[in-house]
Amino acid sequence: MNKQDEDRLRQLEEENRKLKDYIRLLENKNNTLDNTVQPKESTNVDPSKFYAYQEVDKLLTNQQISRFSRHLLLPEIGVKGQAGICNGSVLVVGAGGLGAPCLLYLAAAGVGRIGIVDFDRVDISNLQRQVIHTEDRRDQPKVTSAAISVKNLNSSIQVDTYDEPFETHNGLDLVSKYDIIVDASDNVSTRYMVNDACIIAKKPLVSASAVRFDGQLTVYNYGPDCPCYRCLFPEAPPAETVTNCADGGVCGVVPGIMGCLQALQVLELLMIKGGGGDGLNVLSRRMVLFQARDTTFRTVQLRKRSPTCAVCGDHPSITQLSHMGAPACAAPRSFEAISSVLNADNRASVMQLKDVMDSQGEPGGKYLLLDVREPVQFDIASIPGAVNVPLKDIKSKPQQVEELINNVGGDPSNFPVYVMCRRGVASVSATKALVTQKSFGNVKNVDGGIDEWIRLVDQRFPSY
Ligand SMILES: Nc1ncnc2c1ncn2[C@@H]1O[C@H](COP(=O)(O)OP(=O)(O)OP(=O)(O)O)[C@@H](O)[C@H]1O
Ligand SMILES: [Zn+2]
Repeated sequence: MNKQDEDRLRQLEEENRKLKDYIRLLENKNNTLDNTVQPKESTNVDPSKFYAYQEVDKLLTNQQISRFSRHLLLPEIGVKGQAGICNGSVLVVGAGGLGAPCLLYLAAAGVGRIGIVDFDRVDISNLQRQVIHTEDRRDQPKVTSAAISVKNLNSSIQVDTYDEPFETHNGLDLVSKYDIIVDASDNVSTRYMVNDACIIAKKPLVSASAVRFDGQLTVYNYGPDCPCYRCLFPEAPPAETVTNCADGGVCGVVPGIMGCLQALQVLELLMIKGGGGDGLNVLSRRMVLFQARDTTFRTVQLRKRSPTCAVCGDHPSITQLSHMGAPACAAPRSFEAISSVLNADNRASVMQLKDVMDSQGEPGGKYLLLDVREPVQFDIASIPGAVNVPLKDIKSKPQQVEELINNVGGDPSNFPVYVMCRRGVASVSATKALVTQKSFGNVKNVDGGIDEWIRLVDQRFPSY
């Protein structure tokens, strides 16, 4: 260590010691909240030192000093950094897997005003990772549930709730009310809207995503040459290539980790804004990739802002918010609409399937029930007697189905084959693939799949 570093270290140690003395002094005042109260004579600290810290008092109240003392002890944060946090405001879009941990840490750290926007209700399947919600708040608005948890943790902060989607009509207004924006949503359309709103309103955006065992994190719109989401992805990806948690699954801890990292970036930004944050480097123009399978973090450098970007480029064409892809809260396409591409002969309702099962017994010898979900889903629960042949195998090896029929002595040209999946989407593709094969003469899609089966036939079948 060189002389300069040694001096700096000594200086920091001395500052820390003084600060500890001062915090102890305040704690000895029986947590009195009145800044005007003078220190007790009996403390072992020279009262003149107290007056030397009047400047500290201006930035933080005694209560804040006691509460955030473990932050104040860090030279990188210090009084100015913590004051930046306490005076800061943050909007979190989405109170789900990412938003839950992020909100809790922002509240714990004392962010002065937190806005939460989400249109969804708490579902039992959320509790595996959305740790801000609880069993007794099932079906409550997520924003209400999140606000209760945040307030329980830190009653002194202001929480604004917006039980509505972040949309083209309200996005800019929402963003303009806060210093920093967190994208904790889960869909492409919202990502573009939040990105564009942040560019237009000139706000830093802390963005993350998590699906399966993978997480990503970066900060947009902060620092020189920083690209925006649109610079990196000028075009929305095709809908069928995007996996969400409801279909692809997610290991609950992964959004937990990524949401915590989002909170960390927000705090760094607020500390710096407050004049603290010495030596902290915000994650702009870099992206962290987390891989939970082998617990690795990788940081990649991002390309520079694109001068031709439609929103942050030199000649932006986007000056207001619009949708890229389906709006987040739009009703998904109904299974009726999806299965209507099939001929009536190639369709059956779940009630028709039930009648067949009631009259002919379990699938097997007289008819086939093909379940085309992925094996991992088939293992969760399946209808007795159903055979699992995933959609991709039906497409690549349709003769597999022929073999199944031959094995029970049936003739594929008239043997009844019912095709089923989770929601009646993949099964339509599978039915189409089979009917185009001349060998199959009696194939029917079960409209609406297992979701409809649960709704109309068997509510004991587990929904997931
Ligand atoms: N445009 C939007 N405005 C407000 N909230 C949004 C918007 N888009 C998504 N969200 C919210 O972001 C959160 C994302 O959370 P998460 O990825 O954990 O998914 P989920 O929808 O809760 O669960 P699952 O995908 O398992 O059904 C959800 O609560 C969702 O309602
Ligand atoms: Zn851009």
